[in-house]
Amino acid sequence: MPELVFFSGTMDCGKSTLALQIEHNRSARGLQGVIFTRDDRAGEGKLSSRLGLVTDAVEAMAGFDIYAHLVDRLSQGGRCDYVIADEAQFFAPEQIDQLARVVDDLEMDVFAFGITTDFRSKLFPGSQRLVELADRIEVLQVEALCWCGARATHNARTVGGLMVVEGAQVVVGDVNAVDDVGYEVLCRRHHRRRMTAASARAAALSPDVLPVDAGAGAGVGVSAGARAGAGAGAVSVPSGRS
Ligand SMILES: Nc1ncnc2c1ncn2[C@@H]1O[C@H](COP(=O)(O)OP(=O)(O)O)[C@@H](O)[C@H]1O
Ligand SMILES: Cc1cn([C@H]2C[C@H](O)[C@@H](COP(=O)(O)O)O2)c(=O)[nH]c1=O
Repeated sequence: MPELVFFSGTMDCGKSTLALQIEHNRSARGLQGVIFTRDDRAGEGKLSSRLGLVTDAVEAMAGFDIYAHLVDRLSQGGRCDYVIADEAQFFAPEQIDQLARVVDDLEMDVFAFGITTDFRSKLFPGSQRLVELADRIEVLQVEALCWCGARATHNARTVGGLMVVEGAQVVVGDVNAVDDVGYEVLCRRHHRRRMTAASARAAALSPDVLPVDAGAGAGVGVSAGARAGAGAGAVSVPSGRS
């Protein structure tokens, strides 16, 4: 039975890489897919991975009908055995409904990839519709990590290096960005406390903070000291938030 599968995870956890691998493995066996994307960092009509691979894709811009596009293609003698949809969080809910119709009426597997929640921990409309409609939701196996070493489950946005919780839902960007707007993946605890790697480092260096042990004071990486800091108070937590 064909399926609508939603591969979800934080930014930078390997979703686009997996999309490219699925495409590679299927086309190596003579199957032909159509790749859709929207607002990839590499530009219009591209699916790109941080591992350096990039391929052409069909840009599913606002108002673009994915189902009609595929029916047109098939009726003109074209072929399509499966569909890949990357950056699916940016797709309109109607486009996700179209993907479900592709599975049910055209009997093709659809593999959708996207982040579930935005920088405020709110669902993207496209991801919400995927959660509602997908036959399966797969969480990516390669864990992105928070600065404290815990699994990163949330996406933070920074503006000028500071974490923000207000602003437009969609701002195309990258982790480790040199631009004004950047992103960082965090565990829930540190997302709630608005504590990025930089702010944790600053707090650890503050004279107000008593280090747990000699090695923990400046460590904000994945060291045991930093882990202790995440729970035991070697880094200060702004009052009013816990
Ligand atoms: N230089 C590198 N060496 C090895 N792996 C890398 C390197 N750069 C990025 N990666 C891997 O690529 C992942 C990001 O892949 P990508 O498909 O672009 O993520 P996503 O689409 O989920 O944002 C990282 O989590 C990491 O596992
Ligand atoms: C959290 C968040 C992210 N975005 C943007 C930033 C990137 O362009 C993409 C995610 O791409 P990735 O391949 O998964 O890294 O989404 C956004 O617009 N709004 C947000 O809140």
